[in-house]
Amino acid sequence: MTILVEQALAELTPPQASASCWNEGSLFVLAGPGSGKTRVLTTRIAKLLSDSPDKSFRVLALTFTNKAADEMSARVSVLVPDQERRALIGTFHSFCMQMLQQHGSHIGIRPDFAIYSLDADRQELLRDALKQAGLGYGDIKLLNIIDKLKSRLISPEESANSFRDKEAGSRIANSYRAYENALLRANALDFGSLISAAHSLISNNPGIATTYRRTYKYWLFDEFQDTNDGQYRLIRALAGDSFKNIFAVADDDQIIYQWNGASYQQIQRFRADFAPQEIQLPTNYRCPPSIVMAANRLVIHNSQRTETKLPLEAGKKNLRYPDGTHISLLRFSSDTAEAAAVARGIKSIDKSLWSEVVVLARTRAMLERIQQALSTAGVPAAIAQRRDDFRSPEFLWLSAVLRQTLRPLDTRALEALIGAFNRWWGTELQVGDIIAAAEVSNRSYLDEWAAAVPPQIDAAGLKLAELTAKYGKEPSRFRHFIDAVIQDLPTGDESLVDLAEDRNAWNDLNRNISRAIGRDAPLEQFLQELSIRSKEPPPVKSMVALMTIHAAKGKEFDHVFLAGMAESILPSFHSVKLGENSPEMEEERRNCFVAITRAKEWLCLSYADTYGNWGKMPSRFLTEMGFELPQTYSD
Ligand SMILES: Nc1ncnc2c1ncn2[C@@H]1O[C@H](COP(=O)(O)OP(=O)(O)OP(=O)(O)O)[C@@H](O)[C@H]1O
Repeated sequence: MTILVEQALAELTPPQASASCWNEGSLFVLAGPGSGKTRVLTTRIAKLLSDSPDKSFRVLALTFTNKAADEMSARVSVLVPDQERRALIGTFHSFCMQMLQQHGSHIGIRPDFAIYSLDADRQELLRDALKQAGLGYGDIKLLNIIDKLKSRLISPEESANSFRDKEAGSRIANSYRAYENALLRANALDFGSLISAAHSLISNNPGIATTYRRTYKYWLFDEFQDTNDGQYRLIRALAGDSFKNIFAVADDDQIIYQWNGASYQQIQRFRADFAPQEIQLPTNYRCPPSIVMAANRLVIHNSQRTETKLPLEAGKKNLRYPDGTHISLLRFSSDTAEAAAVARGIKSIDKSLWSEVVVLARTRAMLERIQQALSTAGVPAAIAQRRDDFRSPEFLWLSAVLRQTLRPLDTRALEALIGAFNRWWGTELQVGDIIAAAEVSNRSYLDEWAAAVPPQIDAAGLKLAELTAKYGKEPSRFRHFIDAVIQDLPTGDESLVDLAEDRNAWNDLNRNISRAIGRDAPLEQFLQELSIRSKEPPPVKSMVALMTIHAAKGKEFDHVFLAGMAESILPSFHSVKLGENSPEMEEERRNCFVAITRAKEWLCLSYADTYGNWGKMPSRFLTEMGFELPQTYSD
């Protein structure tokens, strides 16, 4: 073992260390919030690799967000710099993407497949597919239904039987089939089909699963509670009947993706299928004791959890604030008063600490109201949210040109390219004209577009057209093209907010993609990685973050404001309607549990008597956590 790994192990507590030193066989680590799951996982990966420097086996570690995977990989590369290449650390989707790049041809998927990550593109594909198949397009929710079916690995052929209404079932099955055929014709996959295609590949080619088991001797899963049915069945199919070296870390009190198929059942299935040993990590090193106590009181009201689960223990030392001051509960007369007070509260915190402050709420609408109040108070704040695409015409154009370079006949990429360029340079080029001209001249769409850029536009715009014509025929030199474009983009103009954000996002993406696939990877792989990653810029210092609870999962902040602690908000209207004993109410309770356990130093809970002029009762979770409700307003 190297000194760095020894040091990392020495920093762990005995239960954390015994999880990290786990060797063969399956282990289930049931760990509460702030219990050091990330440290345990990264130390275990590093230890497995550093203990076997002359071995060739690899380690597979999957988590749910690219950000978490990037952080884990960065940490592993510090601990075992010369062994890092033996670890595949990624998301379920990136792992399946790599599997399909290598073996997809067995099921008719070429390795340069496109990934449709934008709903707008998928809707368009669906609409075209239905038109071609002579099917009507009436149901706006059709894509959602298809996604749900795919997440349960239900094929178009099997799907009709999933509906009680036979006529609706057969209509949906036909539409689903048309959509899948259209994806196949375009050699494209959407997020759902990354998992379902990987599952079908493994199921139909058991030899591939055997190769994976031989190559990847140890598998680790972070946030295992978030796996849905399809993902679990993929793991099951990959493991076969004999593979047991699975190390799953989970918290059944942090399942907040029930709507996406995550469920306590997946944990139970894992226990039944792999008979793992279990280790619990109940000590919370993140939150002050009063928050830990509130979290314990809250979550015992749920029944869908491990019966023998130990309550959280407070393990944090060095608290910044004195005992009895770590939680505030405030009541307001209206949502407007609540938003204004949150903004005032944040303004009173030293500016240098704003990047350590977060405002959490159950809904985006509430965050928007508070963002408005913060802006009125002169506090810069941004709502953190996954971005499926860039926002500036510059980066929209760049990524569309890259797609067009790889797929010269892709009309969707051409539309995006022309739309972005027109917006950027004020030109009025038309997609139809370029396609028509290309049909006559036999030149590529890219060449035709570059030739059509009017000579009277700014010299910088013409230079882009020239660069495009030059590099468009050479996908292998795409890195040169990117560098040439980016170095000429304007900098320092504060009015170009989208461009500045996209540039930051691009730098981050470029670094992380290069780390994941190397700088020499071909354009198709670069674009696949780009498609599955969020284009959200990294957080800016001195800015307050606003997040939905879902977006805050896995994160921690010094100061947490949790607004909207009212019935029909948290818990949601839907769960209140379904009642106290519904799974939906349990999920809402877990949402509240996740939210409060993000706080490292201080938690401010608030509610108002009215939201949008509707009277609301204080959230039942406040009483469950043991708080006395304030009799007066803090307006
Ligand atoms: N043994 C330890 N001693 C002191 N601090 C620790 C220890 N282990 C973890 N921590 C700290 O506790 C905090 C939580 O750790 P981490 O982010 O790994 O939690 P987590 O288990 O992934 O939580 P969550 O489920 O909420 O995402 C971090 O600030 C980390 O540095």
